[in-house]
Amino acid sequence: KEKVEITKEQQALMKIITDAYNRHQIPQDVAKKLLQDQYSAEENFLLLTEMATSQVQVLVEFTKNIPGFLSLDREDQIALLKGSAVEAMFLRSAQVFSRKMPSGHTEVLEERIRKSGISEEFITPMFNFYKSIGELHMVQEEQALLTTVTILTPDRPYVKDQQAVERLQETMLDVLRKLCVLQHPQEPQYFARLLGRLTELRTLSHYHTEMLASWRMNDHKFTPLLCEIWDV
Ligand SMILES: COc1ccc(-c2nc3ccccc3n2[C@H](C(=O)Nc2c(C)cccc2C)C2CCCCC2)c(OC)c1
Repeated sequence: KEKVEITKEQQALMKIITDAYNRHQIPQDVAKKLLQDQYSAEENFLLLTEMATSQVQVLVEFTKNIPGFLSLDREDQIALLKGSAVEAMFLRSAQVFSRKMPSGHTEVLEERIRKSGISEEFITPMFNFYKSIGELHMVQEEQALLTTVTILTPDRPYVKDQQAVERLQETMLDVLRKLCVLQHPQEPQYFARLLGRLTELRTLSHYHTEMLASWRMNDHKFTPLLCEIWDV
Protein backbone atom coordinates (compact mmCIF):
# COMPACT_ATOMS: atom_id res chain seq x y z
CA LYS A 1 0.00 0.00 0.00
CA GLU A 2 1.67 3.20 -1.19
CA LYS A 3 2.36 5.63 1.70
CA VAL A 4 0.91 9.01 0.74
CA GLU A 5 2.72 11.97 2.26
CA ILE A 6 2.20 15.70 1.76
CA THR A 7 5.61 17.42 1.62
CA LYS A 8 6.47 20.58 3.58
CA GLU A 9 6.27 22.65 0.38
CA GLN A 10 2.85 21.18 -0.47
CA GLN A 11 1.69 21.90 3.10
CA ALA A 12 2.80 25.54 2.70
CA LEU A 13 1.13 25.79 -0.74
CA MET A 14 -2.15 24.41 0.64
CA LYS A 15 -2.11 26.91 3.53
CA ILE A 16 -1.53 29.87 1.17
CA ILE A 17 -4.37 28.77 -1.13
CA THR A 18 -6.83 27.95 1.68
CA ASP A 19 -6.14 31.17 3.63
CA ALA A 20 -6.61 33.20 0.42
CA TYR A 21 -9.80 31.28 -0.41
CA ASN A 22 -11.28 31.97 3.04
CA ARG A 23 -10.10 35.61 3.02
CA HIS A 24 -11.66 36.31 -0.35
CA GLN A 25 -15.27 35.43 0.54
CA ILE A 26 -18.19 37.55 -0.64
CA PRO A 27 -18.88 40.27 1.97
CA GLN A 28 -22.65 40.01 2.56
CA ASP A 29 -23.97 36.46 2.74
CA VAL A 30 -26.60 36.00 0.03
CA ALA A 31 -27.99 32.88 1.70
CA LYS A 32 -28.90 34.89 4.82
CA LYS A 33 -30.62 37.53 2.65
CA LEU A 34 -32.58 34.88 0.78
CA LEU A 35 -33.65 33.19 4.03
CA GLN A 36 -34.89 36.53 5.41
CA ASP A 37 -37.09 37.74 2.56
CA GLN A 38 -38.87 36.62 -0.58
CA TYR A 39 -37.75 38.84 -3.47
CA SER A 40 -39.32 39.48 -6.89
CA ALA A 41 -37.69 38.09 -10.06
CA GLU A 42 -36.33 41.58 -10.77
CA GLU A 43 -34.83 41.98 -7.27
CA ASN A 44 -33.35 38.46 -7.48
CA PHE A 45 -31.80 39.19 -10.86
CA LEU A 46 -30.24 42.37 -9.46
CA LEU A 47 -28.96 40.38 -6.44
CA LEU A 48 -27.54 37.75 -8.78
CA THR A 49 -25.69 40.31 -10.91
CA GLU A 50 -24.37 42.08 -7.78
CA MET A 51 -23.18 38.76 -6.32
CA ALA A 52 -21.61 37.69 -9.62
CA THR A 53 -19.86 41.06 -10.06
CA SER A 54 -18.34 40.96 -6.58
CA GLN A 55 -17.46 37.29 -7.12
CA VAL A 56 -15.38 38.19 -10.17
CA GLN A 57 -13.55 40.89 -8.20
CA VAL A 58 -12.94 38.36 -5.39
CA LEU A 59 -11.68 35.81 -7.95
CA VAL A 60 -9.11 38.27 -9.31
CA GLU A 61 -7.79 38.91 -5.78
CA PHE A 62 -7.76 35.16 -5.04
CA THR A 63 -5.68 34.32 -8.15
CA LYS A 64 -2.99 36.76 -7.02
CA ASN A 65 -2.31 34.30 -4.18
CA ILE A 66 -1.90 31.24 -6.42
CA PRO A 67 1.87 30.68 -6.50
CA GLY A 68 3.06 31.03 -10.08
CA PHE A 69 -0.16 32.63 -11.43
CA LEU A 70 1.33 36.13 -11.66
CA SER A 71 4.36 34.71 -13.50
CA LEU A 72 2.08 33.54 -16.34
CA ASP A 73 1.75 35.67 -19.47
CA ARG A 74 -0.58 38.56 -18.53
CA GLU A 75 -3.02 37.89 -21.38
CA ASP A 76 -3.14 34.24 -20.32
CA GLN A 77 -3.99 35.34 -16.76
CA ILE A 78 -6.99 37.26 -18.18
CA ALA A 79 -8.00 34.30 -20.39
CA LEU A 80 -7.94 31.98 -17.36
CA LEU A 81 -10.03 34.39 -15.27
CA LYS A 82 -12.55 34.95 -18.06
CA GLY A 83 -12.73 31.23 -18.81
CA SER A 84 -13.27 30.12 -15.21
CA ALA A 85 -15.43 32.92 -13.72
CA VAL A 86 -18.80 31.23 -14.40
CA GLU A 87 -17.58 27.84 -13.15
CA ALA A 88 -16.12 29.47 -10.02
CA MET A 89 -19.48 31.18 -9.44
CA PHE A 90 -21.43 27.89 -9.63
CA LEU A 91 -18.81 26.15 -7.48
CA ARG A 92 -19.14 28.89 -4.86
CA SER A 93 -22.94 28.71 -5.08
CA ALA A 94 -22.81 24.93 -4.62
CA GLN A 95 -20.59 25.35 -1.57
CA VAL A 96 -22.93 28.00 -0.12
CA PHE A 97 -25.93 25.75 -0.78
CA SER A 98 -24.23 22.71 0.80
CA ARG A 99 -23.20 24.57 3.97
CA LYS A 100 -24.51 23.07 7.23
CA MET A 101 -27.58 25.16 8.14
CA PRO A 102 -30.15 24.91 10.97
CA SER A 103 -32.77 22.28 10.08
CA GLY A 104 -35.32 23.49 7.56
CA HIS A 105 -33.15 26.36 6.30
CA THR A 106 -31.76 24.45 3.31
CA GLU A 107 -35.31 23.64 2.21
CA VAL A 108 -36.35 27.31 2.47
CA LEU A 109 -33.22 28.35 0.55
CA GLU A 110 -33.91 25.75 -2.14
CA GLU A 111 -37.50 26.98 -2.47
CA ARG A 112 -36.39 30.63 -2.74
CA ILE A 113 -33.87 29.70 -5.45
CA ARG A 114 -36.46 27.63 -7.36
CA LYS A 115 -38.80 30.64 -7.31
CA SER A 116 -36.05 33.20 -7.92
CA GLY A 117 -36.95 33.82 -11.56
CA ILE A 118 -34.72 31.21 -13.15
CA SER A 119 -36.62 29.24 -15.77
CA GLU A 120 -37.78 25.71 -14.86
CA GLU A 121 -35.57 23.80 -17.33
CA PHE A 122 -32.32 24.84 -15.53
CA ILE A 123 -33.45 24.12 -11.97
CA THR A 124 -32.92 20.34 -12.09
CA PRO A 125 -29.38 20.35 -13.56
CA MET A 126 -28.41 23.15 -11.17
CA PHE A 127 -29.64 21.39 -8.03
CA ASN A 128 -28.29 18.02 -9.23
CA PHE A 129 -24.87 19.69 -9.34
CA TYR A 130 -25.34 21.38 -5.94
CA LYS A 131 -26.37 18.09 -4.34
CA SER A 132 -23.53 16.15 -5.96
CA ILE A 133 -21.10 18.71 -4.52
CA GLY A 134 -22.82 18.52 -1.12
CA GLU A 135 -22.51 14.71 -1.02
CA LEU A 136 -18.72 15.06 -1.22
CA HIS A 137 -18.56 16.82 2.19
CA MET A 138 -15.39 18.61 1.07
CA VAL A 139 -13.11 20.13 3.71
CA GLN A 140 -12.22 23.78 3.06
CA GLU A 141 -8.74 22.86 1.74
CA GLU A 142 -10.38 20.64 -0.89
CA GLN A 143 -12.83 23.43 -1.81
CA ALA A 144 -9.99 25.94 -2.19
CA LEU A 145 -7.85 23.54 -4.25
CA LEU A 146 -10.78 22.51 -6.43
CA THR A 147 -11.46 26.17 -7.30
CA THR A 148 -7.74 26.64 -8.00
CA VAL A 149 -7.66 23.57 -10.29
CA THR A 150 -10.72 24.98 -12.11
CA ILE A 151 -9.03 28.36 -12.64
CA LEU A 152 -5.83 26.66 -13.90
CA THR A 153 -7.57 24.83 -16.77
CA PRO A 154 -5.08 24.91 -19.67
CA ASP A 155 -7.61 24.54 -22.54
CA ARG A 156 -9.57 27.75 -21.95
CA PRO A 157 -10.15 29.87 -25.09
CA TYR A 158 -7.25 32.17 -26.08
CA VAL A 159 -4.66 30.67 -23.68
CA LYS A 160 -1.31 30.84 -25.54
CA ASP A 161 1.14 29.03 -23.24
CA GLN A 162 -0.99 26.00 -22.24
CA GLN A 163 2.06 24.07 -20.99
CA ALA A 164 2.81 26.72 -18.35
CA VAL A 165 -0.79 26.52 -17.09
CA GLU A 166 -0.68 22.70 -17.21
CA ARG A 167 2.45 22.68 -15.02
CA LEU A 168 0.72 24.85 -12.39
CA GLN A 169 -2.47 22.80 -12.53
CA GLU A 170 -0.55 19.54 -12.12
CA THR A 171 1.15 20.94 -9.00
CA MET A 172 -2.28 21.69 -7.51
CA LEU A 173 -3.75 18.35 -8.64
CA ASP A 174 -0.93 16.46 -6.92
CA VAL A 175 -1.64 18.19 -3.59
CA LEU A 176 -5.41 17.69 -4.02
CA ARG A 177 -4.95 13.98 -4.83
CA LYS A 178 -2.85 13.40 -1.68
CA LEU A 179 -5.28 15.43 0.44
CA CYS A 180 -8.23 13.36 -0.82
CA VAL A 181 -6.42 10.09 0.05
CA LEU A 182 -5.59 11.37 3.53
CA GLN A 183 -9.01 12.95 4.21
CA HIS A 184 -11.11 10.07 2.79
CA PRO A 185 -9.06 6.87 3.40
CA GLN A 186 -12.22 4.72 3.13
CA GLU A 187 -12.94 6.05 -0.36
CA PRO A 188 -10.05 5.39 -2.77
CA GLN A 189 -12.21 6.75 -5.64
CA TYR A 190 -12.91 10.08 -3.89
CA PHE A 191 -10.35 12.09 -5.91
CA ALA A 192 -11.78 10.70 -9.19
CA ARG A 193 -15.32 11.62 -8.05
CA LEU A 194 -14.14 15.12 -7.19
CA LEU A 195 -12.66 15.63 -10.67
CA GLY A 196 -15.84 14.19 -12.20
CA ARG A 197 -17.73 17.14 -10.68
CA LEU A 198 -15.59 19.49 -12.79
CA THR A 199 -17.07 17.90 -15.90
CA GLU A 200 -20.60 18.43 -14.50
CA LEU A 201 -19.60 22.01 -13.62
CA ARG A 202 -18.43 22.74 -17.17
CA THR A 203 -21.71 21.37 -18.59
CA LEU A 204 -23.80 23.45 -16.18
CA SER A 205 -21.78 26.56 -17.04
CA HIS A 206 -22.62 26.14 -20.74
CA TYR A 207 -26.26 26.97 -19.82
CA HIS A 208 -25.54 30.18 -17.95
CA THR A 209 -26.14 32.60 -20.85
CA GLU A 210 -29.55 31.03 -21.53
CA MET A 211 -30.28 30.97 -17.77
CA LEU A 212 -29.85 34.74 -17.70
CA ALA A 213 -31.71 35.44 -20.96
CA SER A 214 -34.67 33.33 -19.80
CA TRP A 215 -34.94 34.90 -16.34
CA ARG A 216 -38.67 35.64 -15.89
CA MET A 217 -38.55 39.40 -16.47
CA ASN A 218 -37.97 41.88 -19.32
CA ASP A 219 -34.97 44.13 -19.88
CA HIS A 220 -32.09 42.22 -18.23
CA LYS A 221 -29.48 44.79 -17.08
CA PHE A 222 -25.84 43.79 -16.51
CA THR A 223 -22.81 45.57 -15.03
CA PRO A 224 -19.97 46.39 -17.50
CA LEU A 225 -17.76 43.79 -15.77
CA LEU A 226 -20.41 41.09 -16.28
CA CYS A 227 -20.80 42.05 -19.95
CA GLU A 228 -17.08 41.28 -20.26
CA ILE A 229 -17.22 38.01 -18.34
CA TRP A 230 -20.68 36.68 -19.19
CA ASP A 231 -20.68 37.33 -22.96
CA VAL A 232 -24.01 39.13 -22.61
C1 LIG B 1 -26.40 32.12 -13.49
O1 LIG B 1 -27.49 31.59 -12.77
C2 LIG B 1 -27.39 31.38 -11.41
C3 LIG B 1 -26.19 31.41 -10.70
C4 LIG B 1 -26.18 31.18 -9.32
C5 LIG B 1 -27.36 30.89 -8.65
C6 LIG B 1 -27.34 30.62 -7.20
N1 LIG B 1 -27.26 29.42 -6.65
C7 LIG B 1 -27.23 29.59 -5.30
C8 LIG B 1 -27.10 28.66 -4.26
C9 LIG B 1 -27.09 29.11 -2.94
C10 LIG B 1 -27.21 30.49 -2.66
C11 LIG B 1 -27.34 31.43 -3.70
C12 LIG B 1 -27.32 30.96 -5.01
N2 LIG B 1 -27.40 31.56 -6.23
C13 LIG B 1 -27.50 33.01 -6.52
C14 LIG B 1 -26.20 33.68 -6.04
O2 LIG B 1 -26.19 34.78 -5.56
N3 LIG B 1 -25.08 32.92 -6.21
C15 LIG B 1 -23.78 33.41 -5.96
C16 LIG B 1 -23.11 34.17 -6.93
C17 LIG B 1 -23.79 34.50 -8.23
C18 LIG B 1 -21.80 34.62 -6.66
C19 LIG B 1 -21.17 34.28 -5.46
C20 LIG B 1 -21.82 33.51 -4.51
C21 LIG B 1 -23.13 33.06 -4.76
C22 LIG B 1 -23.84 32.21 -3.73
C23 LIG B 1 -28.78 33.65 -5.96
C24 LIG B 1 -28.98 35.04 -6.55
C25 LIG B 1 -30.29 35.66 -6.13
C26 LIG B 1 -31.47 34.76 -6.48
C27 LIG B 1 -31.29 33.38 -5.88
C28 LIG B 1 -29.96 32.75 -6.28
C29 LIG B 1 -28.56 30.87 -9.37
O3 LIG B 1 -29.69 30.58 -8.68
C30 LIG B 1 -30.93 30.67 -9.38
C31 LIG B 1 -28.59 31.09 -10.75
